[in-house]
Amino acid sequence: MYTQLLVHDVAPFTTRLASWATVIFIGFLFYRAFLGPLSHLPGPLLAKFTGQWRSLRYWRGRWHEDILEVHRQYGPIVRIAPNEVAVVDQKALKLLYGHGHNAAKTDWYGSWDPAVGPPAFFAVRDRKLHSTLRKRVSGAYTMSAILKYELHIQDCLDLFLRKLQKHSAAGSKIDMSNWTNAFAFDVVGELVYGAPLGHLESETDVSGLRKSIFNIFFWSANLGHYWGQKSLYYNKYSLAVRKLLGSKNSITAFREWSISRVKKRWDMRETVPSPRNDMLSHFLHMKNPNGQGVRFDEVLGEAMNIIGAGADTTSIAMRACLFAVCSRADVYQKLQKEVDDFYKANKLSRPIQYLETQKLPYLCAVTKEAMRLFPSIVFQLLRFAPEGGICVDGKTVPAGTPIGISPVAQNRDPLVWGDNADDFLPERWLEGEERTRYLDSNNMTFGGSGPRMCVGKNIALVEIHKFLAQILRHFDVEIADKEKSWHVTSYWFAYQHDFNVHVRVRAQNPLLSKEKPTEIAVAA
Ligand code: HEM
Repeated sequence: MYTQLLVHDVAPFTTRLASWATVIFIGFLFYRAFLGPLSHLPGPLLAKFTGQWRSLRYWRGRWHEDILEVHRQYGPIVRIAPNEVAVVDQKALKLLYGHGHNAAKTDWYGSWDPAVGPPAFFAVRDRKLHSTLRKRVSGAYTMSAILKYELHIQDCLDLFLRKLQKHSAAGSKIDMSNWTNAFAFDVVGELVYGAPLGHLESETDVSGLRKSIFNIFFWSANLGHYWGQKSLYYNKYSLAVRKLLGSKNSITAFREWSISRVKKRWDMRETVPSPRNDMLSHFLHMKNPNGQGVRFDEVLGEAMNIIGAGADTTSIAMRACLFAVCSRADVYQKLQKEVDDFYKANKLSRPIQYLETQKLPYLCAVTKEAMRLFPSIVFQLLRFAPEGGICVDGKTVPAGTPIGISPVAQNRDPLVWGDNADDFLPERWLEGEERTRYLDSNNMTFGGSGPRMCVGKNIALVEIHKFLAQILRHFDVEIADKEKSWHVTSYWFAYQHDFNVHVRVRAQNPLLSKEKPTEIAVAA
């Protein structure tokens, strides 16, 4: 009798509670979608209710197309989640990513915090801490520093070109996705671990490093908007299960591998003068603001940052350049002639150096234009709207709202680039200094021009210019299948897979002098 009474009383109560909760929840959704502070912004209906509209597209890996379509359909300001806005706008670009401004990165970047060890400055949200961390490494990234490492980059490029020659002799298709990636990983290995990683020499993905990093990016990019973020796949339970299965988590594998590389140089840093001039030697001797030297895990962190941030990005850009050039016979011929003429006029029997490539205006225009169309990073670079909010297309986004610009969308804004924004036109960069300055200031490839812009831009530029000039100098390259030249998946980076080409050694250019570039004085 007593139990009956209890069930009788409790059941309606729980039902009432559930009904109220449902009503409140629906009311909340309705308010957020149609009455809240972002309700005046255009965007897909589902995105007003749930972030899954955007997240499901992230998982699908076609954001490089999705974000362009979203802006085409809804205009320069779009609500892509209940509390997130994507924009394309010159003024917003300066406010969010420009000099003199420093809008804070949002919590989405928490997904990139290292699972163990000190913070990585790419992901740090606190602006003061970011500035401290960035200052202590910035000396390693200046152009004058990079030019001192140029000979190591050339070593890798020589090997890359020799490998191409070997495979071209077999007449088979060459997958440039694989080869440019191997080259870029070997370069960062040279710069931060003191030796190439062996991807080119062995013609393999050594220790599965590239696959591990791809997996890390897949998970971190997708989970950034979920509660728990990286801990959803990197936690003690998943690690235990993996251990049982005898497999390693990608992050663990990458970290252990990095420790084994950095340790040797760390152990001898006090006793032996640095065996070579590279980025690792800078990191080993950098100081914290209190003047004290850094710990081992801080050096390790900087090295790991570069492998994560600097290899895939640069190989994507190299493929973008080669693809764009090979897609247009007229551009190809003009560029190859410019390179050949330079070699001839300067009687070069050694590889062209970076500063020399800067004397080739067409080469510089081609690389900028290819990276504009196919920037390596295509997700929004998310920031909190600064004080006073941001106004785009007459619509205001309140301060504190997560808002971002996708480099690929900004780089194709017709208001800046004209009606032919989607076309590959290197000539647009050669219309005069003022116009070029204007285009540069609206180019988002490297993340704007402010305190969070790409710190590794100089390294990337050196690699990309040398790569393109030298490959065209020594080879004729042709896309193997023009109908299906590559396919792209985007998980923060827009990574091109299966970029197959045919390569023939050019008869008039016997391959590759053994002569290395010497250290070069930096031109003013
Ligand atoms: C073509 C090649 C590259 C492209 C297109 C590129 C693009 C970018 C972009 C767009 C950002 C801003 C990200 C954001 O705001 O969230 C960024 C930041 C960064 N990049 Fe690059 N990057 C390239 C190469 C490199 C290289 C070679 C390195 C290192 C060797 C590097 C290291 C970094 C780091 C550490 C940051 C964070 C900077 C900070 O927060 O202060 N990148 N990069």
